[in-house]
Amino acid sequence: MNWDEGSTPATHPGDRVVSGAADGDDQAVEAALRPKDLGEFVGQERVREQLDLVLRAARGRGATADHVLLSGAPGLGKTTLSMIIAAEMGAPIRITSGPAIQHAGDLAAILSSLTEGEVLFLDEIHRMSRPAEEMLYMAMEDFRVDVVVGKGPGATAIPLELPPFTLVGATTRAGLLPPPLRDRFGFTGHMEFYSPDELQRVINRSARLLDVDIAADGAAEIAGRSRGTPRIANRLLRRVRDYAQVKADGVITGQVAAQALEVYEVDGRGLDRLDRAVLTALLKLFGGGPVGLSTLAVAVGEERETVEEVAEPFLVREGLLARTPRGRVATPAAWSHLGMVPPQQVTGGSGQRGLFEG
Ligand SMILES: Nc1ncnc2c1ncn2[C@@H]1O[C@H](COP(=O)(O)OP(=O)(O)OP(=O)(O)O)[C@@H](O)[C@H]1O
Repeated sequence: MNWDEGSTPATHPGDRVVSGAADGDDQAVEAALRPKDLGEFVGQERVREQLDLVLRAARGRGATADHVLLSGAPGLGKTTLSMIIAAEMGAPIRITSGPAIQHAGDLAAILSSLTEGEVLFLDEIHRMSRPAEEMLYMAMEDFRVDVVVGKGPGATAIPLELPPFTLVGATTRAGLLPPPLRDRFGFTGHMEFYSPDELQRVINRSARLLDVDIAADGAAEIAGRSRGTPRIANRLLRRVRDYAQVKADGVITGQVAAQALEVYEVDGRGLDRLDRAVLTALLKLFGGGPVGLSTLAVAVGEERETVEEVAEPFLVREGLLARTPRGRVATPAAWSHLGMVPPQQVTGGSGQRGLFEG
């Protein structure tokens, strides 16, 4: 995630119960809920199957596994999978992230302290500095780095041999990686959003581990509102558990889950207050659009970036909003989701359309 870059949105995604990004509360519980091996890891069949082959083959040869690149939205299980890779290889794991490596020296220090076969998990690999990235090329390919000592004309590069290691890189956007870096990964797994059935399995598994009593319709209700993301599913489960404990008899039924998530303003499709505010403004104030992003942002009292980066991706993915060259447009599904009827289309003239572009 790159929320610490550029302007700070008024609504920080970490504040939202439906954000894919981890908050402090998540981190404490997530360790306990992480699947420990590939068998326990729900969904992502293709990535799991391919990775299983890569790891088995490496184990069979007694070799270190190839470097692995995992791409996908926050909260889909990239960190979890990297830990599973280490566990399946019987290797230790070192965890760091692109933003933490600003100088090539930072990376050299980490690489030179790796032990043979160790897994290095580099989260947000697309945010590494350029010099560090270039050092990584050589480390990945030749298990060697050149450490530069001194400055100016007297500087000398001292080659340093590294033990074979497995780099697991994670990125939310594989397209942002320079091709020379992408090409050095032996295996690339693209993590998809989870189906409601898969999320239901994640929720049931977490409920068991947290000792929470949950009915099948309770798990289904939470799954349907979890935006295809296990981290959100686990977070909603915890919020619903609180509600069930305080307002009901502790058992999460479909009805209890629906009531609880209404309190947290997460609707039946997983939209929260911000998502609905954007859609409502688009429909009520601008007749469904097209309307410019800046105008829409002012109408909901949020920063442009917040609307564009926090609310819109999910609305677009859900087929509720379209980004067009003329501005943002609501789809028929948006009208029906908010229980509203679109105005009569104006035919034969410019009508209302385009009035609000900005
Ligand atoms: N396939 C899965 N099966 C069961 N639980 C999962 C699965 N994927 C993720 N989870 C749960 O979701 C939580 C978030 O997963 P994880 O931290 O691995 O996501 P991530 O993709 O690395 O996110 P980020 O990019 O924000 O670091 C974990 O606690 C884990 O328990």
